Amino acid sequence: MLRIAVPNKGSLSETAVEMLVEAGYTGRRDPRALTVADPRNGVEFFYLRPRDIATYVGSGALDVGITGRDLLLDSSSEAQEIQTLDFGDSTFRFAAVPGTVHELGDLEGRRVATSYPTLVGEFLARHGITARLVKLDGAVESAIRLGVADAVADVVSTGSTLRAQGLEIVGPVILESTAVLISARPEVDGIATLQRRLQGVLVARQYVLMDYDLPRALLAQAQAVTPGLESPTVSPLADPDWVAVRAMVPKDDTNHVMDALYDIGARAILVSPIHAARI
Ligand SMILES: Nc1ncnc2c1ncn2[C@@H]1O[C@H](COP(=O)(O)OP(=O)(O)OP(=O)(O)O)[C@@H](O)[C@H]1O
Ligand SMILES: O=P(O)(O)OC[C@H]1O[C@H](OP(=O)(O)OP(=O)(O)O)[C@H](O)[C@@H]1O
Ligand SMILES: [Mg+2]
Repeated sequence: MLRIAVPNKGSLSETAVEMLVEAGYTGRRDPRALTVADPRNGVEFFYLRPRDIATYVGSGALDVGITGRDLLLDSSSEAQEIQTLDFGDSTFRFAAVPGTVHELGDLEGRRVATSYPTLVGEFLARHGITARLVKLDGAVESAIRLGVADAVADVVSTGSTLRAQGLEIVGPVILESTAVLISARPEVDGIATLQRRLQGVLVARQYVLMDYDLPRALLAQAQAVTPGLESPTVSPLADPDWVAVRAMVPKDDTNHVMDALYDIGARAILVSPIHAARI
């Protein structure tokens, strides 16, 4: 049985579970369940606090897990990132009251509040800055107003939490984070299948199938617009001068590609979603 760690709450939880369900695994019916067995797929899920996942996976107690890159790096765990999962994107930044901290060097000797002391401590040490880290569990943006810190270091997504507290970002990017699959033993049986299934979900989300009819003579031009993954499928039509073409196209490019194909001479351009994929 492959043992998989999944965030039980927080920003990554809902999308992580959605992806696993799309990948054919059993989700959590009871939102308070801590474990879910999925014998048909030969796996067992452990719903854990996102911050604890790297610890369990790094120790080998669990084979593989979904967590944030920032949490992995803050944990000093033995686990490695084995796949990015294309959700939960954020940046990790310093912030302060405008006019009080202008650059990284201004943090020398100051108090920096964070829930990620290892990540921030290592970053400051790499840059030769000695600051006093104030470890808080969350809501760190309040720490300056409440007088326990001169600056904060935290996850920034839209920036609205910082703005609401009258803070501004200062200094360089500490880390670009995203949701990742982690393991200390990526060769364990079943992890490759899990990765292929999750990759399939990402492809199904990121691509559409495009079909169109085209005068055969224009094939080279159209193929340059829709190269597909390997190459497009080209099928004969009853009219020998025309062909039918099918290719996967990045979802975000759909309308630009349709316009370009139409201009080249393609007609009956149809777009369909991909429900599942194994690339
Ligand atoms: N607003 C956000 N947008 C995107 N990702 C985020 C956001 N807040 C946190 N994350 C990411 O989610 C992961 C877990 O953090 P999260 O804040 O969800 O956990 P937590 O703080 O333990 O839980 P909670 O905030 O519910 O107590 C981290 O990798 C973090 O980068
Ligand atoms: O840039 P924004 O879109 O405003 O998002 C960033 C905020 O989201 C997270 O907080 P969370 O809701 O996890 O609360 P927490 O601080 O208690 O962990 C993070 O710690 C920031 O405070
Ligand atoms: Mg949080």
